[in-house]
Amino acid sequence: MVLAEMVSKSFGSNEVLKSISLEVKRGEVMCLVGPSGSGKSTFLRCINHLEVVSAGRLSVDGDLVGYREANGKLYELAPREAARQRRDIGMVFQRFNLFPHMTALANIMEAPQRVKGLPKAQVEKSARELLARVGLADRADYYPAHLSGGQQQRVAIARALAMEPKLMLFDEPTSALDPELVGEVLDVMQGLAASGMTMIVVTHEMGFAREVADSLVFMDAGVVVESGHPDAVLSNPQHGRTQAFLSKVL
Ligand SMILES: Nc1ncnc2c1ncn2[C@@H]1O[C@H](COP(=O)(O)OP(=O)(O)OP(=O)(O)O)[C@@H](O)[C@H]1O
Repeated sequence: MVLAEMVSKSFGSNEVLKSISLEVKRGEVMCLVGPSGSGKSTFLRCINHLEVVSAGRLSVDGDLVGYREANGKLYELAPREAARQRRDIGMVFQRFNLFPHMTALANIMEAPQRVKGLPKAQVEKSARELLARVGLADRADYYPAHLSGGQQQRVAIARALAMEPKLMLFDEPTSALDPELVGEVLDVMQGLAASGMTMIVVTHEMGFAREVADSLVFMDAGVVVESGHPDAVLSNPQHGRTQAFLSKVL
């Protein structure tokens, strides 16, 4: 589903991703961990067409991200095509980024109505089902300011799901939450994984990685230092840099 082959990304002379190669198969969950500044968000942003890779090949479900190929050459994707591909990818951020002037229900309905132009009644029915799925059926008419951080993040997940994505990206989805609210968001994510969603999750929640992820990738300074099954990486890290990082978060 997501295939990165020798992907690099530079901002000016700062090479933030250095020849990243990895694969996430359909229905798999990959957790991406590493110190601040190691390039995790940049990698997600490349997948989600928010940045264009500087070198290498990145593809989602067979479509090259950032480029198209013709006559053996690569051409940058037209914005329209990039936008079309982006619709299949849901992204959840650390800060929930809900529209503050809209209710939970309206937040979820906004994109399907605006982008897909579906009839309101149909969109509302699906949005209410999604609210129920994230355990917030009774909060449809609440504005974000009247929801807890955990509830706002669950609405943000429902909002991303409303576009029926093939892939979900999570960038530290629980880092801004009070500790007692982390579990409710991780539970929703675990349910999503169990439903077969392909997910890449940047997180420091190693319990979630161990329980839910199919693979764990440790990145440092733009390089994949170590990757493998979460149990193996967490129980028996092979590299000093991984050991040093894990000793701080475990
Ligand atoms: N648009 C940009 N322009 C210039 N430099 C950038 C840009 N975006 C990211 N960087 C740099 O890329 C490096 C990696 O940042 P990135 O946010 O990807 O790391 P991260 O591992 O997600 O860190 P964190 O856990 O703190 O979010 C940092 O040095 C950052 O300053």
